[in-house]
Amino acid sequence: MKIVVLGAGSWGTALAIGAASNAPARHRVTLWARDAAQAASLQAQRVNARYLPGIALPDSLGVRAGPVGAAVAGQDLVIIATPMSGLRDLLSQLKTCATPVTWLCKGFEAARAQSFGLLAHEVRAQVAPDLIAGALSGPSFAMEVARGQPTALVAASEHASVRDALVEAFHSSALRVYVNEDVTGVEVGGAVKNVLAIATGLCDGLGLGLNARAALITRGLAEMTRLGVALGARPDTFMGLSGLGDLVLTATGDLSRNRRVGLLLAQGRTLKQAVDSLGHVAEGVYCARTVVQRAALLGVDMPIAQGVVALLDGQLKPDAAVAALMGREPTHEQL
Ligand SMILES: NC(=O)c1ccc[n+]([C@@H]2O[C@H](COP(=O)([O-])OP(=O)(O)OC[C@H]3O[C@@H](n4cnc5c(N)ncnc54)[C@H](O)[C@@H]3O)[C@@H](O)[C@H]2O)c1
Ligand SMILES: O=P(O)(O)OC[C@H](O)CO
Repeated sequence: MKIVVLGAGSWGTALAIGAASNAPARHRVTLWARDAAQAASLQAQRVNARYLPGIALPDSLGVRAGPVGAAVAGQDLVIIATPMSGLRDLLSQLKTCATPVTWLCKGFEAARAQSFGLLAHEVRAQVAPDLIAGALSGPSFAMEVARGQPTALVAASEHASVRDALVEAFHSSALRVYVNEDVTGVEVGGAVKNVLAIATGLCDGLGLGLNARAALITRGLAEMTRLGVALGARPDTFMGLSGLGDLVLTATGDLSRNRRVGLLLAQGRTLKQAVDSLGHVAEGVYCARTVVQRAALLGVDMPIAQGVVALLDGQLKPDAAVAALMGREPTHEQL
């Protein structure tokens, strides 16, 4: 296959490396960067020093910049590898594209005038309704994928052609790709786990213990499921890779940028200090408020996500947020 990956951050670069080098397929892959200087540096050094240090780009991996239209021409699959903040712009440039398109971003878009924050497929419905598209998600740290360590992903789309293209593109000796038609469920899992990982990072940074972390993950899964079902998702999706799987990975794995934000806040850093020190996107910081707003509009209770928002907004200190969660009325465990 001919595959173009739009966005040369850590995840786009890792997946481009995987598709170009994993047996058996070894596809013809091009990594597109919006910045011509970054593309030139990738080409010259054959390593993405800022986003994926120490990992060589395979010789067969092409690198380019320039107009998006030229980059996607003649390709069999287009992968959008930007954060949520870049999705709308790229989708609008791709709206007449006949090739299957897939986004990797996990979050809700920031609220815009006259619209609350949207999931990726909702953005697509607004700006590129005719696109044949879907999402690729699941528990996957870029560095592990770039090193060829075994990873399982979920290809989610209502279009069989997109699901099939993603399996053909990425299913390999190192990547196992499952398919799912529940795009809403897969996207809600990928977005909400980032918010919950901030909470578990904070919990661990404060030394609250393993019992507390297990409770946060389990009750966080309940919150995620409630919101997803209210948005039309299937409940069983949240027991899969893009739900429970990605929540466990991100909430407990120190490679997670979202978890690191929580750990840094627990050390007394400000949110700005925490975000600046990452140098990479931590989507949970940007979508936590939207998660809570959309839950409120639907009458869905999300106390952990609300606590994260109160912390990020500086309305609560960590100990007060913990006290607020522990002080809630006793309730039934059912979702
Ligand atoms: N890194 C991971 O392990 C990982 C794994 C799975 C999913 N994701 C998700 O993938 C998305 C991208 O994450 P990342 O880790 O690659 O981020 P990153 O911070 O490492 O890199 C983001 C890249 O996108 C580029 N970019 C930003 N806005 C753009 C725009 N408008 N047009 C073109 N390029 C733009 C940046 O220049 C940068 O190269 C996020 O939503 C993240 O949640 C990341
Ligand atoms: O580093 P994070 O927190 O953005 O998480 C990366 C991936 O989404 C894990 O699946």
